[in-house]
Amino acid sequence: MQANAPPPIQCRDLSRSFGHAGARVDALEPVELHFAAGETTAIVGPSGCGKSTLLRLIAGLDTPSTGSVRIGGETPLQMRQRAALSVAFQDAALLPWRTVRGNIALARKLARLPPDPASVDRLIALVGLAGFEDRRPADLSGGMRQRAAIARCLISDPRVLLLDEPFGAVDELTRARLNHELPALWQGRGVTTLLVTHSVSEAVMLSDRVIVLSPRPARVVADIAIDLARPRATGAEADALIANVTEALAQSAPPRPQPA
Ligand SMILES: Nc1ncnc2c1ncn2[C@@H]1O[C@H](COP(=O)(O)OP(=O)(O)OP(=O)(O)O)[C@@H](O)[C@H]1O
Repeated sequence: MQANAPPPIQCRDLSRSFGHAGARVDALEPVELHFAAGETTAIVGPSGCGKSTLLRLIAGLDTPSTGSVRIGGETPLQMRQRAALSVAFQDAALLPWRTVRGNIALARKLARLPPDPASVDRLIALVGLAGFEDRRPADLSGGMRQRAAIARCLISDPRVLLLDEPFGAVDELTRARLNHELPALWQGRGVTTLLVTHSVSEAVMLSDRVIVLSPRPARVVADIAIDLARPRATGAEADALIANVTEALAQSAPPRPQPA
Protein backbone atom coordinates (compact mmCIF):
# COMPACT_ATOMS: atom_id res chain seq x y z
CA MET A 1 0.00 0.00 0.00
CA GLN A 2 1.24 3.54 -0.74
CA ALA A 3 2.50 5.26 2.40
CA ASN A 4 -0.02 8.04 1.97
CA ALA A 5 -3.01 5.94 0.88
CA PRO A 6 -5.91 5.55 3.31
CA PRO A 7 -5.89 2.07 4.88
CA PRO A 8 -8.74 -0.39 5.42
CA ILE A 9 -9.74 -1.25 9.01
CA GLN A 10 -10.28 -4.85 10.04
CA CYS A 11 -11.92 -5.85 13.34
CA ARG A 12 -11.73 -9.58 14.03
CA ASP A 13 -13.75 -11.26 16.79
CA LEU A 14 -13.64 -7.89 18.58
CA SER A 15 -15.46 -7.71 21.92
CA ARG A 16 -15.33 -5.73 25.16
CA SER A 17 -16.76 -6.49 28.58
CA PHE A 18 -16.26 -4.36 31.67
CA GLY A 19 -16.11 -5.41 35.34
CA HIS A 20 -15.95 -9.01 36.53
CA ALA A 21 -18.24 -12.00 37.00
CA GLY A 22 -21.35 -11.02 38.90
CA ALA A 23 -21.06 -7.36 37.91
CA ARG A 24 -20.04 -7.77 34.29
CA VAL A 25 -21.19 -5.37 31.59
CA ASP A 26 -20.91 -6.78 28.07
CA ALA A 27 -20.63 -3.67 25.91
CA LEU A 28 -19.68 -5.23 22.58
CA GLU A 29 -20.39 -8.78 21.38
CA PRO A 30 -17.66 -10.35 19.27
CA VAL A 31 -17.96 -8.57 15.90
CA GLU A 32 -16.31 -8.99 12.53
CA LEU A 33 -16.17 -5.66 10.73
CA HIS A 34 -14.31 -4.47 7.68
CA PHE A 35 -14.14 -0.80 6.72
CA ALA A 36 -12.91 -0.20 3.19
CA ALA A 37 -10.00 2.12 2.50
CA GLY A 38 -11.12 5.71 1.99
CA GLU A 39 -14.77 5.08 2.92
CA THR A 40 -16.81 7.02 5.46
CA THR A 41 -18.94 4.84 7.72
CA ALA A 42 -21.46 6.16 10.24
CA ILE A 43 -22.22 4.10 13.33
CA VAL A 44 -25.66 4.62 14.87
CA GLY A 45 -27.49 2.81 17.66
CA PRO A 46 -29.48 3.37 20.83
CA SER A 47 -27.90 5.33 23.65
CA GLY A 48 -25.45 3.26 25.70
CA CYS A 49 -25.28 0.42 23.17
CA GLY A 50 -21.51 0.43 22.78
CA LYS A 51 -20.76 2.84 19.89
CA SER A 52 -18.03 4.74 21.75
CA THR A 53 -16.60 1.48 23.06
CA LEU A 54 -16.20 0.25 19.47
CA LEU A 55 -14.58 3.52 18.41
CA ARG A 56 -12.20 3.57 21.40
CA LEU A 57 -11.08 0.02 20.59
CA ILE A 58 -10.43 0.99 16.97
CA ALA A 59 -8.53 4.05 18.18
CA GLY A 60 -6.38 1.87 20.44
CA LEU A 61 -7.53 3.85 23.48
CA ASP A 62 -8.96 0.71 25.11
CA THR A 63 -7.97 -2.96 25.12
CA PRO A 64 -10.34 -5.56 23.64
CA SER A 65 -11.56 -8.50 25.76
CA THR A 66 -11.22 -10.68 22.67
CA GLY A 67 -10.06 -10.16 19.12
CA SER A 68 -7.99 -7.53 17.38
CA VAL A 69 -8.01 -4.40 15.24
CA ARG A 70 -5.67 -4.00 12.28
CA ILE A 71 -5.46 -0.83 10.25
CA GLY A 72 -3.75 -1.56 6.96
CA GLY A 73 -1.58 -4.14 8.73
CA GLU A 74 -0.69 -1.89 11.68
CA THR A 75 -2.09 -1.73 15.20
CA PRO A 76 -4.10 1.38 16.16
CA LEU A 77 -1.27 2.41 18.49
CA GLN A 78 1.29 2.28 15.67
CA MET A 79 -1.04 4.39 13.54
CA ARG A 80 -1.45 6.95 16.32
CA GLN A 81 2.25 7.05 17.07
CA ARG A 82 2.96 8.15 13.53
CA ALA A 83 0.03 10.58 13.62
CA ALA A 84 -1.77 8.75 10.81
CA LEU A 85 -4.86 8.29 13.00
CA SER A 86 -6.74 11.19 14.60
CA VAL A 87 -9.57 11.05 17.08
CA ALA A 88 -12.13 13.76 17.91
CA PHE A 89 -14.36 12.90 20.83
CA GLN A 90 -17.40 14.70 22.20
CA ASP A 91 -15.55 16.44 25.01
CA ALA A 92 -12.96 18.44 23.14
CA ALA A 93 -9.90 18.22 25.40
CA LEU A 94 -7.95 21.30 24.32
CA LEU A 95 -4.98 22.55 26.33
CA PRO A 96 -6.50 25.38 28.42
CA TRP A 97 -3.35 27.54 28.43
CA ARG A 98 -2.98 27.51 24.65
CA THR A 99 -4.90 29.57 22.14
CA VAL A 100 -6.96 28.01 19.34
CA ARG A 101 -4.04 28.55 16.97
CA GLY A 102 -1.57 27.25 19.57
CA ASN A 103 -3.57 24.06 20.16
CA ILE A 104 -3.79 23.29 16.45
CA ALA A 105 -0.15 24.16 15.74
CA LEU A 106 0.95 21.94 18.64
CA ALA A 107 -0.89 18.96 17.15
CA ARG A 108 1.12 19.45 13.98
CA LYS A 109 4.35 19.67 15.94
CA LEU A 110 3.51 16.51 17.92
CA ALA A 111 2.96 14.77 14.58
CA ARG A 112 6.56 15.79 13.76
CA LEU A 113 5.43 17.84 10.80
CA PRO A 114 7.01 21.18 9.86
CA PRO A 115 5.11 24.29 10.95
CA ASP A 116 2.47 25.37 8.44
CA PRO A 117 0.69 28.54 9.65
CA ALA A 118 -1.26 28.84 6.38
CA SER A 119 -2.82 25.37 6.88
CA VAL A 120 -3.60 26.21 10.51
CA ASP A 121 -5.42 29.37 9.41
CA ARG A 122 -7.24 27.59 6.59
CA LEU A 123 -8.59 24.96 8.97
CA ILE A 124 -9.54 27.60 11.53
CA ALA A 125 -11.55 29.35 8.81
CA LEU A 126 -13.10 26.07 7.66
CA VAL A 127 -14.48 25.35 11.12
CA GLY A 128 -15.75 28.94 11.40
CA LEU A 129 -13.31 30.20 14.02
CA ALA A 130 -11.66 32.99 12.03
CA GLY A 131 -11.30 35.91 14.44
CA PHE A 132 -10.97 33.58 17.44
CA GLU A 133 -7.45 32.32 16.69
CA ASP A 134 -5.96 33.95 19.77
CA ARG A 135 -8.67 33.00 22.24
CA ARG A 136 -8.12 30.36 24.90
CA PRO A 137 -10.60 27.48 25.35
CA ALA A 138 -12.15 29.08 28.47
CA ASP A 139 -13.20 32.06 26.30
CA LEU A 140 -15.02 29.86 23.75
CA SER A 141 -18.45 28.21 23.76
CA GLY A 142 -18.69 24.40 23.88
CA GLY A 143 -19.45 24.27 20.16
CA MET A 144 -16.46 26.49 19.36
CA ARG A 145 -14.19 24.25 21.41
CA GLN A 146 -15.50 21.26 19.51
CA ARG A 147 -14.78 22.95 16.20
CA ALA A 148 -11.25 23.79 17.33
CA ALA A 149 -10.83 20.09 18.20
CA ILE A 150 -11.98 19.09 14.71
CA ALA A 151 -9.45 21.46 13.14
CA ARG A 152 -6.80 20.09 15.49
CA CYS A 153 -7.44 16.51 14.42
CA LEU A 154 -7.27 17.45 10.71
CA ILE A 155 -4.00 19.40 10.91
CA SER A 156 -1.77 16.32 10.87
CA ASP A 157 -3.43 15.22 7.61
CA PRO A 158 -4.41 11.80 9.04
CA ARG A 159 -5.31 8.77 6.92
CA VAL A 160 -7.81 7.54 9.52
CA LEU A 161 -10.29 9.80 11.25
CA LEU A 162 -12.44 8.62 14.17
CA LEU A 163 -15.16 11.06 15.15
CA ASP A 164 -17.38 10.44 18.19
CA GLU A 165 -20.35 12.79 17.95
CA PRO A 166 -18.02 15.61 17.00
CA PHE A 167 -20.87 18.00 16.21
CA GLY A 168 -22.84 17.38 19.41
CA ALA A 169 -22.53 20.91 20.81
CA VAL A 170 -22.23 22.71 17.48
CA ASP A 171 -25.08 25.05 16.44
CA GLU A 172 -27.29 24.06 13.51
CA LEU A 173 -25.86 26.53 10.99
CA THR A 174 -22.24 25.60 11.61
CA ARG A 175 -23.19 21.94 11.71
CA ALA A 176 -24.76 22.28 8.26
CA ARG A 177 -21.60 23.96 6.95
CA LEU A 178 -19.33 21.31 8.46
CA ASN A 179 -21.56 18.54 7.09
CA HIS A 180 -21.26 20.12 3.68
CA GLU A 181 -17.54 20.91 3.66
CA LEU A 182 -15.87 18.19 5.71
CA PRO A 183 -16.63 15.25 3.38
CA ALA A 184 -14.99 17.11 0.48
CA LEU A 185 -11.96 17.74 2.65
CA TRP A 186 -11.44 14.16 3.79
CA GLN A 187 -12.43 12.58 0.47
CA GLY A 188 -10.07 14.90 -1.40
CA ARG A 189 -7.19 13.74 0.83
CA GLY A 190 -8.18 10.07 1.03
CA VAL A 191 -9.20 9.30 4.60
CA THR A 192 -10.90 6.25 6.10
CA THR A 193 -13.47 7.80 8.42
CA LEU A 194 -15.70 6.36 11.15
CA LEU A 195 -18.32 8.64 12.62
CA VAL A 196 -20.52 7.94 15.64
CA THR A 197 -23.65 10.04 15.55
CA HIS A 198 -27.16 10.17 16.97
CA SER A 199 -28.43 11.97 13.89
CA VAL A 200 -29.73 9.64 11.18
CA SER A 201 -29.85 12.41 8.59
CA GLU A 202 -26.25 13.37 9.37
CA ALA A 203 -25.23 9.71 9.00
CA VAL A 204 -26.87 9.51 5.57
CA MET A 205 -25.60 12.86 4.32
CA LEU A 206 -21.98 12.22 5.36
CA SER A 207 -21.38 8.52 4.79
CA ASP A 208 -20.88 5.82 2.21
CA ARG A 209 -22.27 3.24 4.62
CA VAL A 210 -24.31 3.23 7.82
CA ILE A 211 -23.97 0.50 10.43
CA VAL A 212 -26.82 0.13 12.92
CA LEU A 213 -25.98 -1.44 16.27
CA SER A 214 -28.37 -3.25 18.64
CA PRO A 215 -28.90 -2.27 22.29
CA ARG A 216 -26.02 -3.41 24.54
CA PRO A 217 -24.19 -5.70 24.03
CA ALA A 218 -23.76 -4.17 20.61
CA ARG A 219 -23.99 -6.32 17.51
CA VAL A 220 -24.52 -5.20 13.93
CA VAL A 221 -28.23 -5.36 13.03
CA ALA A 222 -28.11 -3.49 9.72
CA ASP A 223 -25.42 -2.50 7.26
CA ILE A 224 -26.79 -0.03 4.72
CA ALA A 225 -24.91 1.26 1.67
CA ILE A 226 -25.49 4.97 0.99
CA ASP A 227 -24.98 5.19 -2.75
CA LEU A 228 -25.97 8.82 -3.16
CA ALA A 229 -23.99 11.08 -5.50
CA ARG A 230 -21.75 13.72 -3.92
CA PRO A 231 -22.02 16.50 -3.06
CA ARG A 232 -25.07 15.28 -1.24
CA ALA A 233 -28.40 17.02 -1.50
CA THR A 234 -31.67 16.40 0.26
CA GLY A 235 -34.40 14.82 -1.86
CA ALA A 236 -36.46 11.68 -2.34
CA GLU A 237 -33.47 9.31 -2.52
CA ALA A 238 -31.90 10.67 0.66
CA ASP A 239 -35.30 10.58 2.38
CA ALA A 240 -35.73 6.91 1.45
CA LEU A 241 -32.33 6.03 2.91
CA ILE A 242 -33.05 8.04 6.06
CA ALA A 243 -36.31 6.09 6.38
CA ASN A 244 -34.38 2.77 5.97
CA VAL A 245 -31.90 3.61 8.70
CA THR A 246 -34.64 4.93 11.01
CA GLU A 247 -36.61 1.72 10.51
CA ALA A 248 -33.52 -0.43 11.23
CA LEU A 249 -32.91 1.58 14.42
CA ALA A 250 -36.53 1.19 15.52
CA GLN A 251 -36.32 -2.57 14.89
CA SER A 252 -33.08 -2.81 16.83
CA ALA A 253 -34.53 -1.19 19.94
CA PRO A 254 -38.24 -1.96 20.22
CA PRO A 255 -40.03 0.31 22.70
CA ARG A 256 -40.12 -1.13 26.22
CA PRO A 257 -43.57 -2.23 27.36
CA GLN A 258 -45.13 0.45 29.56
CA PRO A 259 -46.44 -0.60 32.99
CA ALA A 260 -50.24 -0.86 33.01
N1 LIG B 1 -14.91 2.07 31.40
C1 LIG B 1 -16.10 1.50 31.57
N2 LIG B 1 -16.38 0.78 32.68
C2 LIG B 1 -17.58 0.18 32.84
N3 LIG B 1 -18.59 0.24 31.95
C3 LIG B 1 -18.37 0.93 30.83
C4 LIG B 1 -17.13 1.61 30.58
N4 LIG B 1 -17.21 2.23 29.36
C5 LIG B 1 -18.45 1.97 28.88
N5 LIG B 1 -19.14 1.20 29.76
C6 LIG B 1 -20.50 0.70 29.57
O1 LIG B 1 -20.58 0.08 28.30
C7 LIG B 1 -21.83 0.38 27.69
C8 LIG B 1 -21.62 1.03 26.35
O2 LIG B 1 -21.10 2.33 26.54
P1 LIG B 1 -20.73 3.29 25.30
O3 LIG B 1 -20.23 4.57 25.87
O4 LIG B 1 -19.87 2.55 24.36
O5 LIG B 1 -22.16 3.50 24.64
P2 LIG B 1 -22.62 4.53 23.49
O6 LIG B 1 -23.45 3.74 22.54
O7 LIG B 1 -21.45 5.25 22.93
O8 LIG B 1 -23.53 5.52 24.34
P3 LIG B 1 -24.09 7.00 24.01
O9 LIG B 1 -24.83 6.89 22.71
O10 LIG B 1 -25.02 7.28 25.15
O11 LIG B 1 -22.91 7.91 23.96
C9 LIG B 1 -22.60 1.27 28.67
O12 LIG B 1 -23.48 0.46 29.42
C10 LIG B 1 -21.51 1.84 29.55
O13 LIG B 1 -21.99 2.11 30.85
